[in-house]
Amino acid sequence: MSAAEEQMHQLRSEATVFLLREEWRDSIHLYSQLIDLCQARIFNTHQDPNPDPDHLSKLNKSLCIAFSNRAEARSKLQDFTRALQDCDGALRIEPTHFKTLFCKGKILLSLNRYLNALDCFKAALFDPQGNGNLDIVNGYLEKCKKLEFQSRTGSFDLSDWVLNGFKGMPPELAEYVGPVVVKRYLGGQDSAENAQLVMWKNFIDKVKEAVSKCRRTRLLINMLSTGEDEVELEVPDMSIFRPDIELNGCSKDQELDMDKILSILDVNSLVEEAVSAKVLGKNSDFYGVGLWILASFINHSCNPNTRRLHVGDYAMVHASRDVKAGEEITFMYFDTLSPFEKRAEMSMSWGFNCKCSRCKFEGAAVCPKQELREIEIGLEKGVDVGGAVYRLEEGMKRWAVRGKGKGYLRASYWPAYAEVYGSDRSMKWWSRRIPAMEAVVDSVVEVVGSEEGVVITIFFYQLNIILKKRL
Ligand SMILES: C[S@@+](CC[C@H](N)C(=O)[O-])C[C@H]1O[C@@H](n2cnc3c(N)ncnc32)[C@H](O)[C@@H]1O
Repeated sequence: MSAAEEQMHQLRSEATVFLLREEWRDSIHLYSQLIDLCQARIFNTHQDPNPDPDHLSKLNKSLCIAFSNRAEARSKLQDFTRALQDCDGALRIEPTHFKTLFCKGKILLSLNRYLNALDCFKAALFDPQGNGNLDIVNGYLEKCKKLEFQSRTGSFDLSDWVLNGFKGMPPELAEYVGPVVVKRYLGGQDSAENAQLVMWKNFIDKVKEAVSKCRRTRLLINMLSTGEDEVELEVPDMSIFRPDIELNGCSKDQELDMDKILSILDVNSLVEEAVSAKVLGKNSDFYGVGLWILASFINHSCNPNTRRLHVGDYAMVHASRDVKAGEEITFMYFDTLSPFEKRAEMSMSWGFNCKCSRCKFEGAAVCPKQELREIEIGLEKGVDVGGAVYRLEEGMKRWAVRGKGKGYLRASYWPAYAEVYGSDRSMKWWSRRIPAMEAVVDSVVEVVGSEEGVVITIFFYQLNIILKKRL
């Protein structure tokens, strides 16, 4: 081996080691030396009146690989312009060089040059080396086609991701420059959303009709809150809701304007959700909206004492825990088995800032927010729920949380408790360190009443015990 060949061999192996170690800068440095050397030797060979074709071909092959590898290293450092120049250097020598075409395709894709990338991936498939990588190249080809279509038409369909609750990675989108048409997608599950809009419109029309036809309805609806200046509103006498009571003497006998009706419906309409429908044995897709005037006077509380159940056209409000004489009747507008911050968000989306006793307690400085937040973050990240429950229980001892306060916090983190009590594995490890389920359930029920989320956990817990005894 000549000295020049020796040097090339040395450079090639060292550069490859750097490339494999992903030490991009060092590998670029050595490949640059190798490229210079190759080019000088090719130049010299061309000066030879009788060049050795084998020798020339070997040199060209080395040069092509060196360009290709330097392109890869440069692309990793996002130096796309020079990486593309290297790709072109390699492809001038070997126009179907698989590795280079693949690398160039990926660079062009990163630069949103979908059609050019598509050409590279298509050409790469013709190289015999591409055979072992067919699936990967085809994957890129499909991606390019999809993105190219989006970039040309501006047509983005996010429905799968949205309907999946924004879970997982967001879909990859193309760069689109141009006007767009936003259309409602009718079909699949989206038609359910459309059906809800139609349902809401029908509902408004019905209320309008009822208000225009019936003076009594008009008077009663007029008493409802629009969400503003509530302190000014009078608390009506219960007797006015009795169907047999004449409302002649009422002073608010005025026409309602549509804007006010819409505000009232916005604040007071109740949605008949799957929970109540399931209780009635209907299928879980059932969904309805309505205005129940008397129930509309009931405020929300995260420490509610009643539950709402829909039976046909009726909304039944029944006690979900003991109610003291004179205690305000409340039910929940949203899920109360969630942490304070989450509930604050839900309350804000309802257009108010919840002032219930539980929110006041949890919003006060008694429980260090940072520590609770850490527990929440841990739970979101999937830490051992038993550990999170244990941390909360120990925290409550340190913060001197007693009585109802314990129920408030346990209700806020109930899903974690439910998971521990529902798992034999967790209970084996944690049962001696956390309170017994019965005590926790009692304190939570005292706060949120017989809430489905709690009842279901108790049911399965008891069922598990019965089944174990039988085995
Ligand atoms: C369906 S109305 C309830 C009855 C209303 N408070 C009234 O006097 O007619 C809903 C409105 O009551 C108020 N509200 C209900 N629960 C609340 C709570 N926990 N904290 C603060 N405001 C509440 C909000 O203004 C909300 O928009």
